[in-house]
Amino acid sequence: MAKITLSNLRHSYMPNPSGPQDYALKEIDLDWQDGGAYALLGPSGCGKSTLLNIISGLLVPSEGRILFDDRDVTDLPPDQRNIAQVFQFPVIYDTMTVRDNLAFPLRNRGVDEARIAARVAEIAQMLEVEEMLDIRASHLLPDNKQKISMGRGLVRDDVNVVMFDEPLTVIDPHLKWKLRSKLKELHQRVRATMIYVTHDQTEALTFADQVVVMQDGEVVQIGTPVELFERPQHTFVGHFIGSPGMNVLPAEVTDGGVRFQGRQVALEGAVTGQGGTTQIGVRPEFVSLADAGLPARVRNVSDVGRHAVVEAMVGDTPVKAIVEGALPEQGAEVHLAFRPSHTRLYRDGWLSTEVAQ
Ligand SMILES: Nc1ncnc2c1ncn2[C@@H]1O[C@H](COP(=O)(O)OP(=O)(O)OP(=O)(O)O)[C@@H](O)[C@H]1O
Repeated sequence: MAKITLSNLRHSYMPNPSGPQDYALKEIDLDWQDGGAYALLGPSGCGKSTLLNIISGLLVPSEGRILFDDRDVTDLPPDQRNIAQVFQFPVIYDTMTVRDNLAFPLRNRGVDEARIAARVAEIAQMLEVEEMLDIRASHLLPDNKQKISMGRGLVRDDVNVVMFDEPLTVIDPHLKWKLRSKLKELHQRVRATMIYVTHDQTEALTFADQVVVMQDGEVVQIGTPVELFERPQHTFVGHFIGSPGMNVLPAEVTDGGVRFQGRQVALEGAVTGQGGTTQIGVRPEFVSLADAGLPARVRNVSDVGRHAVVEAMVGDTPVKAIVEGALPEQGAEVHLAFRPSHTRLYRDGWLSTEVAQ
C-alpha cells in the first residue's frame, strides 16, 4: 500500500481555461497516509469523479503531480498504477462462480493456487459469503453481487490503493447500514489505503478516519468526523454535514461585538479577519430553549424520535434547535440560547473566529 500525494493539482475540461470558474478542480494539495481510510464527500458536480479519475490514471490533470510513495505516477496509465476499484454497479463475471470471481484478480497476476485459495477463503469469511462460494454469480441478488465486487477489490494485498466510488448505490436501504459498518471493519483488518467517494455524509462519516469535504472543485475541509461536526471551517461543511445542518445566520460585526437581529451574541473567541459577508454559525445541537436569550416564536416542531427539531423565528430568520424533553407548542413565544463555545463567525463562508485560550 502507498502514501498518496496530490500536489498543486488542477483540472479543466476546457482547452483554454480563462479563470477559476473554468476549472472542475481548483488547486488541490493533499497527503494521504499509507493505510488510512479516507472519504471524498461532496454534492454532485463538486469534482469527486474528476479527482478519482486523476488518481486512477483515466484522466491526466491539466496541472500538478500525483505521487505514490513519492514516486511520480502522473503520466502512468491506469494499468501501471496498481489500483483496485469498486464501482457503483457490480463488476463481476456472471458465468463464473463466486469463488472464481474472487480469485480472478489474483489468477490474472499469476499468484499460485494455494495462495489464491487461502486469500479467497479469508476474504469470503470477512464478507460473510462463504456459503455462496460455489454459486454461479448470475444467481446472486444485487446486494450480494456488490459484496463480491467489493471482495474482488480487496482480494489483492499488493495494490497501492483501493478506491470505492459510491459503492452502496445499488444496495437495498435496510442493508446499507450493515455493509457500511462491514467496510469499516474490513479496513481495520486489511489496513490498505482506501478512498471512498460519496455524496452521503453517513457513509463518509462511518467509513473514514479523515473526510475530505469538497465544494465546487475545492477542498473546504479535511478532518475527522468529530472535527467536521465540532468546528466546521466553512459554512458549507456546517450545513452539508449534520442533520439538520448548522444554522447560518446573518451577522453584523460592530466595535462592541457581533450582533444577530440587533442582539449581541457571544462567540467561541476573538473575531479574526475583516470585511466580507459575515454570518454566525451554530449547530442546532448547541441551540437551546432558555429562560432568557434571543426572543423567538416557534414555527414548527418535528419529533424525530430521540429528540425533536424546533424551528423558531428570530425576527425574520429561522433558527433550528435540537430539543430533548418538554416541547413548546407551535406559535409559542420562547427564548433561544446559543452555546458560546460552539458559536462562530464566518466571513464569506470561511471560519473567522479563534478559540479563546
Ligand atoms: N467529461 C467532462 N467534460 C466536461 N465537463 C465535465 C466532464 N466531466 C465532468 N465535468 C464537469 O466537471 C465538474 C465536476 O464533475 P464531477 O463529475 O467530477 O463531479 P462529481 O462530484 O463526481 O459529481 P457526481 O457525483 O454527479 O459524479 C462538473 O461541473 C461537471 O459538469
